[in-house]
Order: sequence, then C-alpha cells, then structure tokens
Amino acid sequence: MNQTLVVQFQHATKRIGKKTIVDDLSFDIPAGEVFGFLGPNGAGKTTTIRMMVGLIKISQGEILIMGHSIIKDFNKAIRNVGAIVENPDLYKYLTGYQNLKHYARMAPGVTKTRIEEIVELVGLKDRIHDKVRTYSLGMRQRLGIAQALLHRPSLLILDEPTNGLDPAGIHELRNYLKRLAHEEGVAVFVSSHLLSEMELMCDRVGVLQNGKLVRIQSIRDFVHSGNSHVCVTIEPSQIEQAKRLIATLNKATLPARQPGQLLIPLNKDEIPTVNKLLMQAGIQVYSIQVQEQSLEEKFLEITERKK
Ligand SMILES: Nc1ncnc2c1ncn2[C@@H]1O[C@H](COP(=O)(O)OP(=O)(O)OP(=O)(O)O)[C@@H](O)[C@H]1O
Repeated sequence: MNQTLVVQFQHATKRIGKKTIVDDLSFDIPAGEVFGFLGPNGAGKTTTIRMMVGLIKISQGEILIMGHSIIKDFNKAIRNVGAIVENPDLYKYLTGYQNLKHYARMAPGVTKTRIEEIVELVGLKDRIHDKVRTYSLGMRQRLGIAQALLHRPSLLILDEPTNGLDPAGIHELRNYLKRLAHEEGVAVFVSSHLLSEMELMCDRVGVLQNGKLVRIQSIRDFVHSGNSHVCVTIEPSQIEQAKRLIATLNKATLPARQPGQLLIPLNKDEIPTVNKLLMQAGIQVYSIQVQEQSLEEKFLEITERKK
C-alpha cells in the first residue's frame, strides 16, 4: 500500500464569532484510500471541506495537501486537489466533451489524450458528444468528477456526492470511486450523513459530531465494533436460574420476545464464557444467536452519546 500522506489535518479549527464550528481536527489520509467523512446535519462537514479547498480561512492549526500548507502555500497545495463542493458547474447546452475541453483550457497541461482517458475512466465514452441536458443525474455527476480529475489531482473531494442519485447511480458512483482510489492511487474524501452508504464505499470513516472527530476507524472495525446483543434460547423452566448465573458475570439480561429466551448485551468474544457457565450448571441451551446492532444504530449511539 502506498503510504504517501495526501491530506494531513493538524489541529485544524474553525471559529465563527464565538462558536467553534470545527474543533481541533488531527488526522491523515493516505494515497489510495476512500475516506468517509460522516456526521449528522450541522456537524461541520461542509465547513471542513471549505477549509480544505481554501474557500474559508482556517482559524487555528493547519491542513497540508501533499505536504503543502493550504494556508502558506495555497497554489502548490490546491494543484493536487479536485473537488466538487455543492453541484458540479456544468454547461447544459454544451456536450460533455465541450464542457471538458472548456475546463481543460483553464488547467495547464491537459491534453486531448488525457480528456479521452478520463472519459473512458468515468464510463461516459458513448455519450460524451451528447448535450449535458440529456444526461441523467448520475451521468452529470460523473462528468463533474471527470472535470475535477482532468489535471490528475492526488485528492478528490466530494461533498454529499450521492445526493439526488437513484440506487443505480449510487452503485455506479461507488464502484467508480473505489476503482479510482484502489487502482489509480487517488485519495478520495467523501462526506455524507448516510452511514449505510459509506459502508459500501469507504475504506475508513471519521465521525464528526458538533465539530469534533469522535471516532476514526477502518470501516471493517467500525462495522464489527459496538454492542451486539446475544439471544440465548434455553429450556423455559430454567430461565430464572440462568438469569442468576448471568448476573454473577455482572451482565444484565434484557426483556426477551419469547419465554425461554434471554437477551444479553454481550461482545462476541464473551459468548464462550456464558455458554460454558450455563452448560456447567446443567442449563439446556438450544441456541445462541448474535443480533448485531445495525450500522445506523451504531452511528446514532456514537453521535447521541457525545452530545
Ligand atoms: N458562516 C457561518 N456563521 C455561523 N454559523 C455557521 C456558518 N457556517 C456554518 N455555520 C454553522 O456551523 C455548523 C456546521 O455547518 P456545516 O454546514 O459545516 O455542517 P455539515 O456537517 O456540512 O451539515 P450538513 O450535512 O447539514 O450540510 C452549523 O451549525 C452551521 O449552522
């Protein structure tokens, strides 16, 4: 894995008046990673992105892009960035190709071959000579990405990119972003308030709440973390005995749906201990099922807890 650090947040903070909107962010994003920036509405995601691309000033701290400070060395830093903040700027009465040519004029060193390469990469080859007004939202989104990628940035920033896309469009975008990161080595920074969507798209997620980074974790660890409930089905006449045994482990039992069931908040690695305890006491265990918290439940738990 390429360990070039494409983005480095160093205590980045944004204050507006007396309010701290983004509070002391410190983390890195390496090349080749799709990073999901998650948070409920108003958490500070857009404000962070606006600082990253120099649209607003950083009050305190630093953001480095490919080692260049966005404050002190703006031109060198921004050269490495392709971004779509809010809607992509497209001319609907021009064709996709004309739009790209127009942008290529503003970005030095973009050749005709590069335009063709990028059209191929975003899968718009068959429609690139059609007018943008005939494009679906998903195609417009991809044309926007093509435009942001023309100058070969190391970092692609997308603010809520799936807003307004249908499931097929989301699927397409997701696969495309993963390919871009994993095959082309681009660092992709995607903000969203939808965790379920991030799960399928990102390698790692950072959760923002009230301007603070409250969690940063690989998506795999994130998915497997948190509380799961274990539902143990036993002989109904032994339920009170089983509850007393479980209480000796300092574990609570929650009301279950069926007689003969015990619902225990438990991590997976604690299951063998519980199982052994019940078996040794002669309890008839019929089944043990793990009931994972859904991703949305986990997300809510993290963000609610920190309020
Ligand atoms: N110029 C400003 N002056 C005062 N408050 C602001 C300003 N810009 C943003 N805020 C506040 O900062 C907080 C974070 O806003 P931001 O738009 O960054 O959140 P977000 O995570 O992107 O949310 P959303 O998903 O709703 O876009 C909000 O409470 C917002 O009202």
